[in-house]
Amino acid sequence: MTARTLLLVDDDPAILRGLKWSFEDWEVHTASDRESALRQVKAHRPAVVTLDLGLPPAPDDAVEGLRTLAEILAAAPDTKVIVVTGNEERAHAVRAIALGAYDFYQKPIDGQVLGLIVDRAFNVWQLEAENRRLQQAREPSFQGIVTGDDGMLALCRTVEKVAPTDISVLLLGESGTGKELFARALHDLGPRRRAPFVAINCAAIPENLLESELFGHERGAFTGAVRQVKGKIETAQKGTLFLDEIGDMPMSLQVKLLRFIQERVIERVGGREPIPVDVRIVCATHQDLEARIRDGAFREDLFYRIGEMALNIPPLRDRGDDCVLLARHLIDKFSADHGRRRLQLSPDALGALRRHPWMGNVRELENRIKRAVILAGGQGITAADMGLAAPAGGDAPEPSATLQQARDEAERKALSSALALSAGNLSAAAKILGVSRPTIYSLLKQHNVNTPS
Ligand SMILES: Nc1ncnc2c1ncn2[C@@H]1O[C@H](COP(=O)(O)OP(=O)(O)OP(=O)(O)O)[C@@H](O)[C@H]1O
Repeated sequence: MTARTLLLVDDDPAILRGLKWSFEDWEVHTASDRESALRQVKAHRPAVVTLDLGLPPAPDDAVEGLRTLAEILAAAPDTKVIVVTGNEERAHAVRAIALGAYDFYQKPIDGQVLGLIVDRAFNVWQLEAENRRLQQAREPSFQGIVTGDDGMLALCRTVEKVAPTDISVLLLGESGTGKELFARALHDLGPRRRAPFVAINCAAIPENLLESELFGHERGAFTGAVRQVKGKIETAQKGTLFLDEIGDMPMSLQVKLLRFIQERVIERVGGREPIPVDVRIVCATHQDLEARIRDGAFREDLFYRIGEMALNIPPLRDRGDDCVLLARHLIDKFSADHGRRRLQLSPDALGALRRHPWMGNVRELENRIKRAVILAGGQGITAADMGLAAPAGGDAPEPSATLQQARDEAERKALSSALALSAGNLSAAAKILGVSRPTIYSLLKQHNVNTPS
C-alpha cells in the first residue's frame, strides 16, 4: 500500500500536537513556518498537506500562508494542499483555491471532519498517482499492439521469432482480440513486408462467391464473368495471405485450399493453366477447430497444414489492466481525431472499465471510447459516457457528487454510527465524534436524524 504521508503546517504547537492524535495511522510530519514546510515537502513528498494560512511573521493575514502554498505547489505539484483559515477569512480560502489548493477548511479545527477531508484528498492523490504510473508503464506499442500483460508480451516475443520464417500460423482468439493486428505484425516483421498483405474474411463472403474471390476466374467462367479477375491468393504473390474466420470455410473449399497449400499452384475458376503462387499463409478463427473436426465440419489434414504454430490470443478480460491502458491509448487517439484536448478517465470510469466483462474485446472498447470522447463533458470521461454502469459503492469517490455533498454524506454516516455505538446517548455520541453537545444537536437537525428512543 502507498504510504499515507501527511504534513501539518501550523504555527501553534498545541494545534499540531492535537492534530497528530487525529492522524495516528498516517506518517505525519509537522512544520511551523514557510521554510520548514518547504524543507519537509522536499524531504518527504507528502500526499496531503494541511496548511494554516496565518503563518509567521504575519500570522494575522494570509500573505505568508499563500506564499507557502504557491511554493509547495511549485515544488510538488501533485500534493493535495488543504488550507486552514479563520472563520472570517473566506476570501483567503477562495484565493488559495484559485492558486491550486485542493480544498479549504475553516477553524475551529474538528479532527474528525478534517480527517474526512484529508482521507478524501488522499484518495484523489492515490488515483492520480496510479494514473501517472499506468501512463509511465505504457509499453512502447509493438506493431500497434498496446499491452502491459505478461501473456500478451510473451506472444509479441513469439511473433518476433516466427515472423522471419515461413511457417503457417493459426491465430486463435475471441472476436475483437486483435488477431488481424497479429497477422499484420507477422507480415510486417518478416522478409515479405514489401509485398502485399491480403486479408479475406471467409465468413463474410457467400459460399458461391468465395471460390472465385480466393482463386479468381477467367472471362466467361460463369454468367456475369465479363473479364478475367485475379483471386486474393494470386494478389498476395510473394506476400502474406490472411484467411480470417477459416473455421467458417465451407468443406468444398477446404479441399481446394488444402490442394493449393500442398502444391502451391492455383487454377482460376474456368481456367486450365496452373499458376504458381508463393505466399505465406496466416489463418485466424474464433471457432474451436478441434470441435469442428469432431463434428465433421473441418478437415483435420487442413488443420495441421494451417496451424504449424498455433497462437492463443487471450480475451481482454484476462489481461489485467490492459483495458485501462488501451482505454487511455484510444482516448488519446480519438481525442486527437476530434481535435479535443486530452481527456482523463474519472474514478467511476476506471472502476467500470475494470468490472466490465468485455465480451466484444478491444473492438467493443474502441466503440465505447469513441462514443465517450464525443459525449464527455469538461470533467473527463465517466462510466455513463462509455455506456457502462457506474460501480456501486467502492473506494473511489463519486465524482458526480460535489465536495459539499460528499462531506454531508460522510458526516451523516459518522453521526449515525456514533449514535448506534452510544445507543442514542448524545453525550457519548459527542465524545465519539470529538464534538460538543450543542454541535451534536445542530448536526441532528441539519441531517434530519432522529435519536433512537
Ligand atoms: N492490443 C491492441 N492494441 C491496440 N489496438 C488493438 C489491440 N487489439 C486490438 N486492437 C484494435 O481492435 C480492433 C479489433 O482488432 P482485430 O480486427 O485485429 O481483431 P480480430 O480478433 O481480428 O477480430 P475479428 O475476429 O472480429 O476479426 C482493431 O481496430 C485493432 O486495431
